[in-house]
Amino acid sequence: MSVDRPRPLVAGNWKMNGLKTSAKVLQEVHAGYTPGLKAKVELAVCPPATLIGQFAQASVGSRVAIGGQDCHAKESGAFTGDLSAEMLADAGASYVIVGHSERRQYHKEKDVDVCAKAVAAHRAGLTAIVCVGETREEREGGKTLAVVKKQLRGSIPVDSNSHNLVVAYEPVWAIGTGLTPTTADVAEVHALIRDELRRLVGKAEASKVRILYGGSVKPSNAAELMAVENVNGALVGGASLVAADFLGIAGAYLG
Ligand SMILES: O=C[C@H](O)COP(=O)(O)O
Repeated sequence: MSVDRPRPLVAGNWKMNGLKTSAKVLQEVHAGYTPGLKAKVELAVCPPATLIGQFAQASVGSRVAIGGQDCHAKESGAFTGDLSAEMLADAGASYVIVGHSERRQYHKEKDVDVCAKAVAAHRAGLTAIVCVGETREEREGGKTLAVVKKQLRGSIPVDSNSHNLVVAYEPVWAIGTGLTPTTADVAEVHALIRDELRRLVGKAEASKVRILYGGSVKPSNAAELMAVENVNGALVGGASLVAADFLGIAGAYLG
C-alpha cells in the first residue's frame, strides 16, 4: 500500500436494525478493535438514531466512531419525525450517511436533497458519507459512469474536503443481494469518482478523500475488494450486524 493513500474507513450501516440489547455487538467490536487494527483502519458504526447517544457514550475512548444514517437539511423546526445534523452531533455522532440508495428509493431523495443534507452535516461539524451508485437497469444500459458522475456533481457540496467528506460507491443491485461487481468494474467507477473529486474539491484534497465500496461486502470478499485501486474502505450493511464479520472485513487491512 503506498504511503499517500488515505487512512481506510470501514463503516457499518445497521439500517433499521438494533435494540438496546445490541450494545453487546458494539462491545464485541470494541474488544476486537486491537491496537494492530487501529493502526491500519478506522471503524465507524452507524446504528439507528435511537441508539446513537448510548453507542457514542459507550465508545468514548474506543476510537470507534459513531454515525447517523440520515439527517434533515435544516437545523431545527417543524419537521415531525426528522433529526437535524446538529442533533446527531449533540448525541455524539461524528459521521452521517446521506443519499443512501434506500433513502433515494423509498424517500424519493434527489441529488439536490442529498447535497443539502451534506451541507447540513458540514454545518454541524459532521463528516458526510455521500452515497452514489447505479441501479441494475442503469448498469445493463451502460449508464453506470454517467449516473455516478451526475450523482456526484449534484450531491457533493462545494465546501467539501477530505475531512468532512467520504464518498461511498454502492451499486444498488449489489446491496443485500450477495452480488458484487468485478474488481475491474469497481476500479473503473472508483477511478471516475477520484477524477470527479479532483474537479469538485481540488486535486490535493481529492487524493485524500476516502472512497468506500459498499454492497454485499463480507469477510470472504473484503480483501479482494479493499485491494482495488482507489478503494479506501467499505460501507457494510448486513455483515456489520455481526461483530466477528465486521471485524473480519476490517481485518482485510491487516494484510
Ligand atoms: O450501507 C450499506 C449498504 O447498503 C450495503 O449493504 P449490504 O452490505 O447488506 O449489501
